[in-house]
Amino acid sequence: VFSITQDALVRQSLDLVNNRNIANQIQQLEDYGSRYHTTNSARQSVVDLKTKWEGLAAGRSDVSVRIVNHTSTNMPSVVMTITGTEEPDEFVIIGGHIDSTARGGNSNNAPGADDNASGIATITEAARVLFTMNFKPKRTVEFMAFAAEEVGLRGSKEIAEDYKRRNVNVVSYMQLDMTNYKGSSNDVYISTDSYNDDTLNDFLVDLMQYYNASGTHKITYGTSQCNYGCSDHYSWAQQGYDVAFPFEATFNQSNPNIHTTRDTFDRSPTPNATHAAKFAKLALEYLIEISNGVT
Ligand SMILES: N[C@H](Cc1ccc(I)cc1)C(=O)NO
Ligand SMILES: [Zn+2]
Ligand SMILES: [Zn+2]
Repeated sequence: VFSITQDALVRQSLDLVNNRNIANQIQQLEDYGSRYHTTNSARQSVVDLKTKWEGLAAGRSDVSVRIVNHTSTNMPSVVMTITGTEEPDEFVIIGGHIDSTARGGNSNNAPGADDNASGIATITEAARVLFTMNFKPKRTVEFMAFAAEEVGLRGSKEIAEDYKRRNVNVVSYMQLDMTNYKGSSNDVYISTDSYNDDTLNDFLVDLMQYYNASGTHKITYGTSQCNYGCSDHYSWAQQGYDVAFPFEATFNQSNPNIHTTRDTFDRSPTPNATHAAKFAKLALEYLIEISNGVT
């Protein structure tokens, strides 16, 4: 069962989150013009993210970054692994999709700022903070940026199936897909669809009550349901792993611009990615507590 044991490290990490980094990366990803899975710019965005993640991990011999090629799409995914010091065969994973789409098959104008540059920028900032702290997890931690989510969760489906086939012990999986559009009264909405794990969801609530009840790092929360396999965490749930999906708003108040040419950073009501920064903090609490709270 999950417990809160890493106060000092978590509180240090929360102070290091910088929303400006997230904002800059959302804009960078939007600037590819399209990350639709059939485009060269989508492939380029994945290769560039690998380079960026390698730069963050510079000097860390316990870190590796790999491109994962797929059969169901020409777009690759990218995975960064921080090998655990004590339980390296136990994996704590966080991910999101890096592809974008725009209705009407406008595959050359799919900015995808909120869906899902925001999620990729959020997990990248969490990684940057961990490396700044020289954090060395007891369990293995992985960051994943998936291809082709918008056309049927294809990248995450292939990777989750491979992990199951290899009997990888995934302790938990967290999805970040759309983190920067504050459409509802609370900040974070925990998805309570049946395929999400209640114990993991309860732990996320415990984390926010313990670390984010008030002050600079305050995060308010609610629950929401998408009522279908609405993002990559579903691929992991289908393999029997425990998953959670903290989301930007309630289903009917989420970003109305997604899947259109209007999904741009300048249309976000939260300038400077202050909404996404809250998800980076929750991500750090999740990663540090579960990867280091080994009993
Ligand atoms: N369907 C998802 C967006 C999405 C996810 C969850 C909820 I609640 C509402 C909307 C998507 O487009 N992912 O790329
Ligand atoms: Zn989408
Ligand atoms: Zn998405």
